[in-house]
Amino acid sequence: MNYTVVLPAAGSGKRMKADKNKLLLELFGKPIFLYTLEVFERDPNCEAIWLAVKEHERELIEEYVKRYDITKVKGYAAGGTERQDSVRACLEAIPPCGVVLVHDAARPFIDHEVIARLVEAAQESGAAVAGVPVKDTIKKVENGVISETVDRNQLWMIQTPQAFRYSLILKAAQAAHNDGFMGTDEAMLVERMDYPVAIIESTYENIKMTTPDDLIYGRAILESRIQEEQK
Ligand SMILES: Nc1ccn([C@@H]2O[C@H](COP(=O)(O)OP(=O)(O)OP(=O)(O)O)[C@@H](O)[C@H]2O)c(=O)n1
Ligand SMILES: C[C@](O)(CO)[C@H](O)COP(=O)(O)O
Repeated sequence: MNYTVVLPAAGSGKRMKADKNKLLLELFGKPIFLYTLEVFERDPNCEAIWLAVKEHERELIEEYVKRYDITKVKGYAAGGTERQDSVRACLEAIPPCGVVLVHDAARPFIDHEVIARLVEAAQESGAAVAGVPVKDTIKKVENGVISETVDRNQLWMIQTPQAFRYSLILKAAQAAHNDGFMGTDEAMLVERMDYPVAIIESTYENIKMTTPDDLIYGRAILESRIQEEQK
């Protein structure tokens, strides 16, 4: 099943504490977001890539897209104040399609096998997200004191990609905007419509490059993949 991918790439990267958009920081000489773009460029089921970018970064990003020969980038939308706004801008810009994936440009280590299972699940049920089971004990804290230990057997760390039937996620994104509802992922916008969202087990390598320590983990992931390829 073919799909279109929307990549929100218009954030400020505050938690990365860098002097520029964290997506432009390089791992082994290549900007983070190019690793993400290359995953979808190399996926035969990906028909089109759309990016939400800050206007003042668009020309630079277009130059990178050209230099790295990312041929599937079909368009750009102006990023918004919040991630949700950036995603909605892309959803409203892309031509109608069957299945659309929303994936953080800040998650460069997603793999094709997870994407394929996600797209298939979204084709069948209309909505599916990637995630991994929680590994740590999770507790609620109130006023600096533990108030509850949560049963982690039912807890997952939700990632992107998040895959949807296009008509469903467009309706959900526009309804949330009209209602002034702000979620932290697209699944929330569908959940609030009482629509079931499937979970697809992803990998723990699919980290979001958020804080400076993630650069360390990212380099280690790339090094392990290079060693694997050399075997
Ligand atoms: N207004 C925004 C905010 C975020 N993003 C994108 O959404 C993804 C996930 O967001 P996050 O990791 O939170 O990025 P930032 O918002 O840049 O990080 P921070 O919260 O540390 O500023 C990133 O690829 C980011 O570029 C976006 O397109 N538009
Ligand atoms: C969408 C997401 O990546 C799922 O885990 C996450 O909610 C994004 O959060 P952020 O604070 O906008 O990075």
